[in-house]
Amino acid sequence: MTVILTPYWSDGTQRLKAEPQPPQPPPRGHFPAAYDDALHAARCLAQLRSKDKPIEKYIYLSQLKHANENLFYRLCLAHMAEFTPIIYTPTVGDACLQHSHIFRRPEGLYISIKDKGKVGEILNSWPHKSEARISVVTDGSRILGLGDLGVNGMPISIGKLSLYIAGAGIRPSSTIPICLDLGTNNQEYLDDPLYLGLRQSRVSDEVMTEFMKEFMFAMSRAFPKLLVQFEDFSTEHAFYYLDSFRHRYPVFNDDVQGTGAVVLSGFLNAAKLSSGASGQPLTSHRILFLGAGSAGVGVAMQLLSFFKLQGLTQEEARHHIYLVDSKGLIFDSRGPMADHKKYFSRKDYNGPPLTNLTEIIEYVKPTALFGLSTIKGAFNQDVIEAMAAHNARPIIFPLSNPVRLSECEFDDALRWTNGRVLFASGSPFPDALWEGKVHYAGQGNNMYIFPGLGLGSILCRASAVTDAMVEASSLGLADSLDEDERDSELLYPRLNRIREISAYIAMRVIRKAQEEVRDPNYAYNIEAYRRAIQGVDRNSALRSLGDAQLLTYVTSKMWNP
Ligand SMILES: NC(=O)C1=CN([C@@H]2O[C@H](COP(=O)(O)OP(=O)(O)OC[C@H]3O[C@@H](n4cnc5c(N)ncnc54)[C@H](OP(=O)(O)O)[C@@H]3O)[C@@H](O)[C@H]2O)C=CC1
Ligand SMILES: CC(=O)C(=O)O
Ligand SMILES: [Mg+2]
Repeated sequence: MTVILTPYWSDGTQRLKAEPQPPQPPPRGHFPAAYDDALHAARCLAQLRSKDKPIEKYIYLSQLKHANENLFYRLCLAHMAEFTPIIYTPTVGDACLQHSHIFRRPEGLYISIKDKGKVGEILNSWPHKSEARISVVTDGSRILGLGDLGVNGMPISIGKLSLYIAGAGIRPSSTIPICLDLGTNNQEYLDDPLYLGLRQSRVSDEVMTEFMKEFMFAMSRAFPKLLVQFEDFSTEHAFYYLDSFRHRYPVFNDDVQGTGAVVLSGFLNAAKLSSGASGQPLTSHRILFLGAGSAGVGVAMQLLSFFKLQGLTQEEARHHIYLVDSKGLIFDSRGPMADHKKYFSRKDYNGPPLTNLTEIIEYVKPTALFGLSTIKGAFNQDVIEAMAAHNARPIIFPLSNPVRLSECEFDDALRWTNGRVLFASGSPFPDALWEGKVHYAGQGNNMYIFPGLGLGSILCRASAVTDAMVEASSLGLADSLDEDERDSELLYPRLNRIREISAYIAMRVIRKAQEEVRDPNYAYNIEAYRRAIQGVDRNSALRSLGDAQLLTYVTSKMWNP
C-alpha cells in the first residue's frame, strides 16, 4: 500500500488518505534516439525563458520539479540568481496570493485544526519518515508583507525548502513543507469558491496553543531527527511559540532569528565601509528601525549582540537602537505597548509623539536605517536625503518583501545620496549604473542564513538552536565575502556561491554548538543544556576535526542533483 497525499477541499475533512495506488498506465511514449540530458536542460531553460510573466515561470518550474527533480535542481544551482526570484521572493508572493487558483497537485502537508487529536496519525503517514530532517512550518498568518493568506501560505514553506535543497544540499526527501490551517481572517479567501482552506476565521489563541503543543510533540515523535523552522507566523505568535518551544525542541524562527542574522551580517560589512569613509568607530553607530514586528525586533536583538561584541554592555548597546512603529518613535511615556516592543522602548525621550520619519531622523541622527514595515516608499526622497546629510556613507536597508512593498527602490537611493548609499533590500534589485560605476544591491534576506544554519544544526544533531549558533551563522556569512566581492563593495556574497557559503556557515554553526556544550555558562536552562549535550555528543567525532576537515565533511554531506 502506498500513501498518497491529497489536499482537503472546502469541508476540511480528512485529506491524507492511505489508498492503494491504481496500476500505473503504460508509458504513452518514449524518448527519441537522439534525446540527450544536457540538451534537455537547455531546452527547459529556453522554455522557462520564453514565458513573459513571473507567475508563469513559477508554474513552469513547479511542474519541472515534479517531473524531473534532478534536472530542476541542476538548473537551479547553475542559475541561482535567475531562479531565486521565481521560486522565492518576489514571485513566491504572487504564488501564495494565487495558490488556490494555480494549485495542481499537493506538495507538503496541510494540517488543519480539524485534525486536532490525530496530528500524530497524519504525520506518521508521511513517506520517507526516517529521512525527515527539516520542516518549514507556516500558519499562513503573515506571509511576507502580504498579510493573512491562510493555507495559501504553503508556497512559502515549499520555496524555503527548495532553497535548503539547492543552497545547502539537503536531500529533497528529507524536507517537509507544512502549512497549518487554523482558519483565516482573509474575507476575500473565505468568499473564494476555489480557496483550499477551511472556511472559518482564525481560532482563538487558546485553541491555537493547545494545537501547537500537540503538533510539536507529534512532530518530535514522528520525526526524531527533525529541525523545525517557523515561518511567517504573525508577530505575537512568532515570539510566543519560539519562546515556548525553543528549549524543548530543535526549532528556530526564520523571521526573528534568520532575519536578525542576515541583517547583522550585511550591517557588519556596511559598517566597515562607512566607518572607513568617516573614520568613526563601530560603537558610534545608531540604528533606526521602521517596523517593530517580528522582523524588526528580531533584527534589533541581533544588532544588540553586534554592539556587545564591540565591547559595550547590554544597556549601552540598547541605547544605540531606536524603533518606530505605525504610531511613530517607540518610547516609554507614549503609553501601553505590545510586549515585544518594550525592551527597545526609549526611556530617554519624553516629548510629544514623533511620527514623521524625517523628523525622527533629525532627532536620532542614525547611521543606519532599516525598513521592516511593509510600507512601500516609506523611505522617500526627504528621508533618504536626511540620511545622506548626516552620513558620508548612509546605510539604508529597505528589507520588506516582496519587492513591491520595499521601502525604497535602489536607483532612487543611489540618486538621492549621490551614489553614496550602502544598500541592501529584502527582495532583489538589479545592478545599477551611477556615474559610470556599477553598484550592487545586496539582498538582505534570510535565505543567506537558514540553509547553512539548518544544515549545521542537522549535521551536529543539535537538540536546540541557541542564540550563539544563530550569531555564528551571521558572523560566518559576514566573513564569507571574497576579495572581488569586497573590492566591488558587496555586502553579501554572490548567490552563485550559495553552496560554498552555506557549507562555511554550517561549519561555524557546528563549532559554536560544540563550544556551547563545553561552556559552563551556557545560558539555557538545565533541560536545554542536557539535551544539547546529548545532541552534540552523538556526533562527538566531529569535535576531533580541524576547521578545514570539518568543512570538507560538511560539503561531503551535501546532496547533489
Ligand atoms: N528581508 C528579510 O529577510 C525579511 C523581511 N521581512 C519583511 O519584513 C516585513 C515585516 O514583517 P513582520 O515584522 O513580521 O511584520 P509585522 O506586520 O509584524 O510588522 C510590521 C511593523 O511595521 C509597522 N508599521 C506598519 N505600518 C507602518 C507605518 N505606516 N509606519 C511605521 N511603521 C509601520 C507595524 O507597526 P505596529 O506594530 O504599530 O502595527 C509593525 O511594527 C514584511 O514585509 C516581511 O516580508 C520579514 C522577514 C525577513
Ligand atoms: C524573507 C522572509 O522570511 C519574509 O519576508 O518573511
Ligand atoms: Mg518569512
